[in-house]
Amino acid sequence: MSITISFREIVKKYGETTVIPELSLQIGKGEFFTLLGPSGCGKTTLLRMIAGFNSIEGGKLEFNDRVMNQVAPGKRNIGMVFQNYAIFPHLNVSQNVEFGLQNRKMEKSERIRRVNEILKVVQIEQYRDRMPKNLSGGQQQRVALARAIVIRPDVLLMDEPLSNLDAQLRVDMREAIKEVQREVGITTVYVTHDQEEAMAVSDRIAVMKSGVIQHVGTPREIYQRPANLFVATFIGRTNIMDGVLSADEDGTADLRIGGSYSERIPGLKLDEARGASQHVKLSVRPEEFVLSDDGHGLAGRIVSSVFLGLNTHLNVELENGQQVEIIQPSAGSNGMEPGETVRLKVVPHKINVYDASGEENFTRGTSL
Ligand SMILES: Nc1ncnc2c1ncn2[C@@H]1O[C@H](COP(=O)(O)OP(=O)(O)OP(=O)(O)O)[C@@H](O)[C@H]1O
Repeated sequence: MSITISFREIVKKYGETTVIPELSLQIGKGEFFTLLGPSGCGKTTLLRMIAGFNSIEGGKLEFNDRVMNQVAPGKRNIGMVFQNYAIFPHLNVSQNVEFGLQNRKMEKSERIRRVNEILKVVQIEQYRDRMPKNLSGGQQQRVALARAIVIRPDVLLMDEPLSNLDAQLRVDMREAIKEVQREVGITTVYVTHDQEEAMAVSDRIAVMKSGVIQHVGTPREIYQRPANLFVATFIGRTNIMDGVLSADEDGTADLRIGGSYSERIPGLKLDEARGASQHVKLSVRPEEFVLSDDGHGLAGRIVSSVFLGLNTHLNVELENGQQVEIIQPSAGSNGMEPGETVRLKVVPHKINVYDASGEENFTRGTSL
């Protein structure tokens, strides 16, 4: 059975140091939910709280409506997969997978049925009699995954499960993990510091910094409307620029970038408090610039141009000396050579506009 997980004003302290201050979060039934953030932000700490390996110093952790704070790890019905596969070297593949069922007083025939079923799901049936030392890293990780889900856990926890694998295998395995999770439908909490991996596998992602959740959303929401500048720069590549925001006669936001270029931001209305012109920070993704041919836009000079097949990556120096990174479809950027001057525009509805501190996204909620 799949469950919801709720953190209600959860606090984690190590001695006098608070590493998670009053965090609230709901993870839905059957959801693939990822905790993402830089090293030391508290991802593993939260995961260990779900598993019951960490004490909780304040607030409540609930599985459905049941408070779990004091429930022993062995009584939580959790499956876990970690970075070091932790499979038994002296047991073959099917024995490894069966191991978790042996403590569960289950008939041998039922155990074999379940093991066979799971080996099929993770696609390692053909290796059932092999010893772990004769398996590749990816195959070993499939065994670990099979062992975690064969017990039919309520929750599947994974902490950087792919970080020991080489780059291509990571990509293959993340697809496999996503498929298996979809098939078995277990509420899954996944920890990684790799934003691309998080985007590839997750239904929703929580981006964390210093024990505080910065943004919870789908991969698309987090990429397209990051809650603050930290999230904008942590997820994907972006250019941070200065701008001045003011209101038109009808209250629509007018954004000035550089001396003579401005755009109206559709859907962004400024109330009186915000209407006076103010300095803002902008996040513009490399693919959100448009090379303009009408003589308007930000003036710049191409510093470098790298043809990468489908796309061409340009570095352009603006008049104020800032260099911005631009990605254009190669088909439209023939002849863009270093030294050439260009005019750049931004796509007004795609740009993200933040207050000067970078904490508040004025464009959040406007349509894309
Ligand atoms: N047993 C402990 N005693 C004291 N402080 C700890 C302990 N475990 C973790 N911390 C601190 O808690 C904070 C969060 O650590 P945590 O391991 O959860 O981070 P993380 O986001 O998982 O990092 P990483 O990606 O490096 O694994 C860090 O500042 C860490 O130093």
